[in-house]
Amino acid sequence: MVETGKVLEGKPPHAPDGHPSVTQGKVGLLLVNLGTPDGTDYKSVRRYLSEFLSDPRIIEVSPLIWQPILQGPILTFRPKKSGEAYKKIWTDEGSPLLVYTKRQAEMLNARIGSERLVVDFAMTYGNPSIASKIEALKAKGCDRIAVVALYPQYSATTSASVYDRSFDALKDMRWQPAVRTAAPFHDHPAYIEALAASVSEHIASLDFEPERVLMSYHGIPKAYFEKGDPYHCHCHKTTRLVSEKLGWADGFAMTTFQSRFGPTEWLQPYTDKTLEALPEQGVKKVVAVSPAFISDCLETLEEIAMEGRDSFMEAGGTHFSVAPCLNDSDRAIDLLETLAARELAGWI
Ligand SMILES: C=CC1=C(C)c2cc3[nH]c(cc4nc(cc5[nH]c(cc1n2)c(C)c5CCC(=O)O)C(CCC(=O)O)=C4C)c(C)c3C=C
Ligand SMILES: [Fe+2]
Ligand SMILES: [Fe+2]
Repeated sequence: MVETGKVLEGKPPHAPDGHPSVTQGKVGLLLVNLGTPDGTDYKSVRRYLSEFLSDPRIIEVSPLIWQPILQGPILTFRPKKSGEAYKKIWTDEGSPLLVYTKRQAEMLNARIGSERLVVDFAMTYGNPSIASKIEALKAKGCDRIAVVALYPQYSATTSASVYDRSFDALKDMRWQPAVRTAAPFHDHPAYIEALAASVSEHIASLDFEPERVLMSYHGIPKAYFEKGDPYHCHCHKTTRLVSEKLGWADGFAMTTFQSRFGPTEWLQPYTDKTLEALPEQGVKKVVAVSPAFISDCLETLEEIAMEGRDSFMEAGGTHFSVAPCLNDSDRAIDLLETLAARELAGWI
């Protein structure tokens, strides 16, 4: 029989004097996305990039070799360039990635939260950190916590870094909560359904018929794929399932990879090179979709919707539109509710 649990707050009944006050019996659901700088200024971006790019899951080079390069040329020049890019997408409420992730957690909590279940969010890098939110959930009485990385496709660079940091946070705790990690959802019917519906709705709203849909995923170094990271296959499966769902002809949707970093080869074909080449091949009307991102962020709003558009139009494209991510739509919250049910099974 499934244990239902009981919320207990304060001194347990029949406990001897001096027994510490305890709060227990609740379940936490922690939604985690990548993270973003606290501001667009040089210092904030530098602090964020330093934490992000020091993660051995992101850069698989010995720190003895990598740290001098990172702390030297990269963190001298990149924060200014990235800060300028962040300025173009920043909102009154802050970074879009943070704003949407916070709203997703609040909306999901309003829908499924209860005296027993608390939904919250954290960021892998920057604020609010995973450790601070695991501590906060524990303090609220959550002795079981399901951590859900908000990446549909699994990659060691992203999903594993979320779970590494979650387990790191437990190291200093005397009374650890039970912690669960979540399976990827690149092929989950609820995700495919939500993505397909949002893309087809976007296409129907346009005043042109796209000749191709570019499914542009964040890239990873090719070497990580060769060492066994399943991300590439997960991306291709998402594209195939969405194409099948929408009855698209073979080749109408293309899988490409964006956001290269550093001099090594990354997964191909590259989004930027593809956008530059398509007009010459006679493809002048394109819709871009970002299936690796649940929420709009720097990579969708600046790299694709601004930089990508400019290079496509300069190369001879005539029509270009970007489908928004699921963000804080009802579809996003429906999807999160389905994923929460899957990950909390047996606990709630
Ligand atoms: C080696 C470097 C990087 C790897 C590997 C990588 C993988 C990866 N990243 C995302 C999602 C996001 N990345 C974002 C920004 C971003 N990514 C890198 C580098 C790597 N990412 C950098 C240096 C940056 C910062 C911006 C910049 O300086 O260009 C973001 C946006 C964050 C925001 O604040 O909006 C997201 C989201 C995935 C899914 C992924 C591998 C699958
Ligand atoms: Fe990235
Ligand atoms: Fe980028």
